[in-house]
Amino acid sequence: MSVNREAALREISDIVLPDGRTLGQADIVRAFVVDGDTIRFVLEVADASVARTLGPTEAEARRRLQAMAGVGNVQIVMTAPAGPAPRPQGEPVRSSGAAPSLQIGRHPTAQAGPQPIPGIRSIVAIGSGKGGVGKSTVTSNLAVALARAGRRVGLLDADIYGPSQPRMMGVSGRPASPDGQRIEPLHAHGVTIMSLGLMLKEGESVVWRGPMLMGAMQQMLQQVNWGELDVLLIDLPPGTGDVQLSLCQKAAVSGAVIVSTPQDVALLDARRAIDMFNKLKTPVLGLVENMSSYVCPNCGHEAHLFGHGGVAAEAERRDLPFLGSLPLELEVRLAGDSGRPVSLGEGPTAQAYARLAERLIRDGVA
Ligand SMILES: Nc1ncnc2c1ncn2[C@@H]1O[C@H](COP(=O)(O)OP(=O)(O)OP(=O)(O)O)[C@@H](O)[C@H]1O
Repeated sequence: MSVNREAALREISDIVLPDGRTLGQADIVRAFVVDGDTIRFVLEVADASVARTLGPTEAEARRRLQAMAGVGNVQIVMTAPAGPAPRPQGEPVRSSGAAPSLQIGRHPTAQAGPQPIPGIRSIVAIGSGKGGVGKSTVTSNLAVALARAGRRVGLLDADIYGPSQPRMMGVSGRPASPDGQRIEPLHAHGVTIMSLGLMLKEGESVVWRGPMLMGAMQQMLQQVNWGELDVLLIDLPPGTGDVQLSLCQKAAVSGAVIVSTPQDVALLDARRAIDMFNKLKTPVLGLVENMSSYVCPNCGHEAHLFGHGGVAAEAERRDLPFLGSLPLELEVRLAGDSGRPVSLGEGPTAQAYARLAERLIRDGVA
């Protein structure tokens, strides 16, 4: 029997905090998720000193939830809003090609809350409800378009189940870690790049769940020498799983961009992704429609293979910004496969990406 989320929330809402209020009154429980026999949530507090006083509250919540029928595991993370960004640590260093001695995918270390990453002004997650809608393609092209617009851009490929950024951005080789502590990112087309895929051994399949995944995300965010960036784009795995949760708990994410194709089924999944970010209290910056129309390279006829305008209509329904449509074009796939994103060129698709980049810059998130 699966655990009822509302019943579980009720179970802890009258726990009394050191300041005399109950958990329910203080309204500090965030991202409360029941996943099989596991319950995960975040306790959001004003700062690290308050977090330290909440040890008994956390222990009592854990005790009560574990006493409920059907609950096996309770994961509680305390977070405090990130303070002002610390001073930048200087320019990123190029990879020397030496093999890192780091072990990726360790258990997470204790952390008070979403940590600022030194030198990174803004973090934008790129998500989708389902796979194959072009999320990774949009992320790589947007990264290049932002770099062409003069922004200092990082790209973290967190799509652990199918990391494709190394191929799309044309980078390979294991990133170096000369001191075994810090990881040197790679660089291409003006973008600083790191992919979990680059840290895995050839042919290694990933079966991380929960804590190991959280540890790996923490390492990618905090142990990579990102240098000074205006924006770090994060290519998420499709769907609504542990990586999304870890990211929003570990890093101060400015917002999420959702990529969808216009078909109804894709839109259904996109809605789930929007709901998940809402639950995680991560602002949804807007929706992008990929594979919006097809322009025949021979006759110039424009066809709407998957329908058209569905994503814009959905954005309007949800009162979210519609950030733009991107055409289905053979060149986009060929460019992605060759490691030179199409937004490096001058054609209509490159212009569409330049507009998307301008929009994010204008909105102050890139
Ligand atoms: N606008 C487009 N025109 C033509 N091909 C495209 C376009 N967008 C994406 N593709 C192609 O579709 C395929 C899937 O794209 P991509 O890998 O970016 O999707 P994804 O949503 O990141 O999928 P997953 O999360 O499953 O990896 C790729 O071969 C890519 O080149």
